[in-house]
Amino acid sequence: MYEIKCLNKISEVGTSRFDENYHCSESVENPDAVLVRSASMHDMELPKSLLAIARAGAGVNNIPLDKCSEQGIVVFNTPGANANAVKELVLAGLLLSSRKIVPAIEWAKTLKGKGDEVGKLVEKGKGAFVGPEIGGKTLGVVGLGAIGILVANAARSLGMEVYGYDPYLSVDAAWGLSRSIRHARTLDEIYASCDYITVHVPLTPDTKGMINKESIAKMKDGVRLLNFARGDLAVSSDVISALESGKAAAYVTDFPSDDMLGVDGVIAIPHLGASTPESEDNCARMAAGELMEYLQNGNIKNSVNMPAVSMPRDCSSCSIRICILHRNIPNTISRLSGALAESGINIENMQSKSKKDYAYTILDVTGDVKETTAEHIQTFPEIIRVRILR
Ligand SMILES: NC(=O)c1ccc[n+]([C@@H]2O[C@H](COP(=O)([O-])OP(=O)(O)OC[C@H]3O[C@@H](n4cnc5c(N)ncnc54)[C@H](O)[C@@H]3O)[C@@H](O)[C@H]2O)c1
Ligand SMILES: O=C(O)CC[C@@H](O)C(=O)O
Repeated sequence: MYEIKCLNKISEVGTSRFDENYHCSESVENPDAVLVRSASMHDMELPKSLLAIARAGAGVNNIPLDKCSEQGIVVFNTPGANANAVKELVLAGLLLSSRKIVPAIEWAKTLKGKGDEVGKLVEKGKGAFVGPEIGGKTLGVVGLGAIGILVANAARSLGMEVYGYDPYLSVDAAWGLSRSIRHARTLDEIYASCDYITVHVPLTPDTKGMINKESIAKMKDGVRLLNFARGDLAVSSDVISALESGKAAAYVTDFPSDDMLGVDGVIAIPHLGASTPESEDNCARMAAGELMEYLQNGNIKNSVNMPAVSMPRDCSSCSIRICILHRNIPNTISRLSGALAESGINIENMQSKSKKDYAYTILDVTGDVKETTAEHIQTFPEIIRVRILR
């Protein structure tokens, strides 16, 4: 029985994929795997039993990736599964940042009780809420991954002039991008050209605080900023100063912080980007599938810390699979095959791939594989974790 611990509420569309071989609950003590959304795992004790973590979502900054890699815990995410939900909210954000919709709605509520006067008061007061159209304006999209591409293409169809910036753009992503999106080669080009700037990059040491005093100074006066990626991409005191001085006209964020709340020009949304039934279902379905495939077959797809390695389990003569997470250093495969040969075990099929400092090898074998074989391999310093699947 595989034990799955859920750290957040996960859509049943995902958890119902677990069959009778799985037990999934919040209270599991020694989990084989964890399913998580945004709960922070940084201060959590990671039990020895833990083989994998699946993040039902895109961002993995709530998971201690280095610690997981060192302990042989494979971390998955669900690329693209919530991208449409975020795109739709970003489009709403563009309009919210332009048309003063939030303060206007708040003001309209104050007219309650004015009876027949309401119509006249509306016409008299609405002049305070004039805001520009987005059609014909320039939008800079920073990060052209699953979300950035959808935002760029949709904004283009709404009549915006769109600049995209992503120095690590994947070939697949490039195929999905409308040809009418302008390629910005530097962030400075985005800052200098764009009336609206939206960020869709992961939070990493490189991107942390990228919206700051210096970058804002390079932006157009009255720039409208949208952050549906992570709060720490922006230095909030610098954003607040920019709003106060009029340098920035609006900051729409899906990640409110205490100092931002109530500041004029801040439109704070309570992390609703992925909060649609469709996206919650998509993420949960994909995350559960990734865990099952890894736990049962050792196959890795969509991991953020380990290489993608998959082999079908169609070898009729070799029902035993040995899965080895190891360091990416010379001679490891040769040591592994030597140790197996010494025990009379033959490798029928194998796949091995590396990702930065780590590598993963799957071996379908014939012979008498004893637990002591795994224990012996596990003593090699370059080996992180060995599993035998029968
Ligand atoms: N608000 C929400 O609910 C919500 C939902 C999903 C994702 N997110 C956030 O949005 C981020 C993006 O999500 P995604 O699904 O598009 O991820 P993704 O991995 O598909 O795309 C990220 C893109 O950013 C690019 N990138 C990385 N560093 C960059 C840099 N320094 N400059 C420019 N581009 C850079 C990458 O090349 C990649 O194309 C996530 O990491 C997450 O933090 C938020
Ligand atoms: O789970 C959520 O609601 C948000 C997920 C989102 O922040 C992500 O990075 O995918």
